[in-house]
Amino acid sequence: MAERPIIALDFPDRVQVARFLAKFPEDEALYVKIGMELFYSEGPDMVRWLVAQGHDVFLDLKLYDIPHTVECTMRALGKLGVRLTDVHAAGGQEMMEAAKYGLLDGAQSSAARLIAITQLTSTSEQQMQAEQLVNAKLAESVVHYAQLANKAGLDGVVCSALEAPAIQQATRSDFLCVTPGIRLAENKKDDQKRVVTPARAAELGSSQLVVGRPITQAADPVKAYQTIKALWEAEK
Ligand SMILES: O=c1ccn([C@@H]2O[C@H](COP(=O)(O)O)[C@@H](O)[C@H]2O)c(=O)[nH]1
Repeated sequence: MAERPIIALDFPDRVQVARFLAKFPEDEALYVKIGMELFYSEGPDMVRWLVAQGHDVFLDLKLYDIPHTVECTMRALGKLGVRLTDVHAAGGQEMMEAAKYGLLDGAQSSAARLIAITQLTSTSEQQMQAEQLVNAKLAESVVHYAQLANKAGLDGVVCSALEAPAIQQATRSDFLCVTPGIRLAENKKDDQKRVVTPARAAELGSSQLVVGRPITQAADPVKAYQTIKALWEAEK
């Protein structure tokens, strides 16, 4: 069965999150993402609150630090009951291994999943080459990071759906490709550079969608969520 799209709760505070969630049927268990904006303003209680309501939580803090610091932080995050969390693959194999160890130790279960950011979906090939001084194709850099994350024992990566086929070839069949940069029309330009529609993401082999503004800023967020979910499931 296709996993539900993950809704990015990119709101400044809990009041606005509650107002948004109140639009959905009370018994609908959602898969939601807490990013830096919400976590830094509301703290770990925000995670506990959403988990207590029966929602699955992707805690997207994109950790990137020395291995010891990341391990200890992941141990703390694991205790919150998150289903999914992430680090930057650029932190390296040793850091990713430490993150995985800390997460599983803190969670006291193997259900929590850890994935790595490859190249942000807001990064274009031209930007990557000029600003990161990476002398490679963007897809090569993404696949390289995915292979490193796989070697470190992570469960998958965050990437654009455009890179999902190459990642699946280069890793293993159950390696997750979690894909933001989802838009209902691919020519809609904003800060996201590597963008696909929900149906195209399914065709390309994404494991799961992450969708923020197309849902949170829609006139009817529940309808937008259901439309995206239906388009995704139809092709999955
Ligand atoms: O490469 C990445 C990693 C994370 N994100 C996060 O996903 C959502 C996307 O929101 P939209 O409003 O649908 O653009 C957002 O929370 C990002 O922090 C990403 O976009 N790309």
